[in-house]
Amino acid sequence: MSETGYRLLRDPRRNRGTAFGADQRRSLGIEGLLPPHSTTLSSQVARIHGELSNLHEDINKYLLLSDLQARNETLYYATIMSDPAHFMPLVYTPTVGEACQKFDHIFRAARGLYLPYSAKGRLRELIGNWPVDDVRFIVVTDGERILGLGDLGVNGMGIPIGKLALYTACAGVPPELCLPITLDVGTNNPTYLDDPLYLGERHERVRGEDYHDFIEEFVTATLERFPLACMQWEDFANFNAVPILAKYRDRICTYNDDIQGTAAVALAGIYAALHITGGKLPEQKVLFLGAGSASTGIAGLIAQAMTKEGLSIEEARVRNILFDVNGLLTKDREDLADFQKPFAVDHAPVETFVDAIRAFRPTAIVGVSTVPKLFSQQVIEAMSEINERPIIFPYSNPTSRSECTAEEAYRWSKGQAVFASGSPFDPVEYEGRTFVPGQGNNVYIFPAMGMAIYATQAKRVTDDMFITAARAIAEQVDAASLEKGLIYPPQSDILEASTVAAIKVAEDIFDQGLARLPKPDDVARHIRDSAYRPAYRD
Ligand SMILES: O=C([O-])CC(=O)C(=O)O
Ligand SMILES: [Mg+2]
Repeated sequence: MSETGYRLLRDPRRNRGTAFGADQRRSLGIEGLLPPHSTTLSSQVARIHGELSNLHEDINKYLLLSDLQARNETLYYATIMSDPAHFMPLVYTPTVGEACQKFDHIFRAARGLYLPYSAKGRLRELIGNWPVDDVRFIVVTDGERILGLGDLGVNGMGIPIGKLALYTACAGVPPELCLPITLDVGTNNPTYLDDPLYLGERHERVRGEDYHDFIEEFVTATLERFPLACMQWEDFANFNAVPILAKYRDRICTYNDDIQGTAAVALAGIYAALHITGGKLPEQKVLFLGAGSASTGIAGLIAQAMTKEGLSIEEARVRNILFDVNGLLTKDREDLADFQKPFAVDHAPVETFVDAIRAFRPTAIVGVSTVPKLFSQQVIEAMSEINERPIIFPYSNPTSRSECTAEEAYRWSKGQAVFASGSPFDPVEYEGRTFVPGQGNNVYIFPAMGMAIYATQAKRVTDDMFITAARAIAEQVDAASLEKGLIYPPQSDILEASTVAAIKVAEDIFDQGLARLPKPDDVARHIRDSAYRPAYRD
């Protein structure tokens, strides 16, 4: 077969489909390979909207978009960015959760890197197979705690793919610099081990020293090939997520989105909620349901932010307390993991979450338990007795794991709750008012963080950067949104909200000497000029 422009049509980065003009078709040798009429990017976007409107199941919309991403990347991003509020739930939570659960049954095409444990000792070789030399952003999972869905093994790959799509769509990190990776260290999910269609290695999860040696080989080999890359850890089990972050955070450019991104989005939610409740940050008391790494991450960051407003760290810590299946995290409990111990308090044992609310009198409750329905009517009513405007954040994902629905929170609090959830809920009508629930999801943080890191070539990622991002997001919530109960910027504006946050974080990175690039005169201009835009380029 002689070489023609045909291959262009099979390269998602360069393909324009029917938007190749007549002259281009002639000069590139693709004349005759497409129907003759040339279209524009905007009419291609309209065609995709039309096709999607004929599909009724979200998972089928997900698949259509995923096929589009594999065919024409520009059109994929132009489509998502044409209406982010509509498309985010399709390429991200909740639909991505279902896509992961079915990943092996609906598998389409290669995307990203799979590094199996059986390749231990040869990871450098596998990483060498990635076709792009300049990688700046890596999202990596080992699939053990996918959203609130648990151990999905290699099927978890949908998450790094979906997160990276949002780094681009919500903040402009160039997609060609991004790399999704799944470390396949086995799975303890018996359904997958027995399923002939499962695509991962069939053994139990590797643990202990063998596991951490594998992570070390992965980090070393990856940074050897991609020295400017930031490594973002996603959806690892707590007992691995916490030590991995501790081990690498001062050594390389890295962060954990579930711990630090979620913490920052919660802090942003609290900052914005105070505009409604009228309180001050150091006066808040936050009770967490769940004591995993998301929980300790949020509690730790709020405490740190409180110290910036005058409290000592000890004073701040006891204003952020945790409750899990075994009750309140108290100092006399013997079942606590090392990462939980700093959050244990001196307190008599408390059995139920409602009792904990009565004893501790929190201004806010945050659900990070992955167990639906735990913010019961009793819980919401107890919060409403104590607070005129109780702050209620059921943050577990996807929607099926949310601790309560938006409708329940507004109804049980008689319209007084200041509400945000991890996965999206539709607006709620209550007694003639319309409430717009915010999505307290780390999507308000990680794309901005990624853009700031990429545009500064940051050497490290610090907690202060997350506090800066949280402030920047909260500052952008306007009075009209607060009026409707919305405490995050509207999702339709997420690109601008993330860009503003990225500018603030980038300023921090430059000023703290953490950038590998010299500080430009106009940081805002630099961020905006570095951002990807979905357009066909010559
Ligand atoms: O992916 C999301 O929607 C948020 C997140 O990181 C998680 O729940 O693990
Ligand atoms: Mg996650």
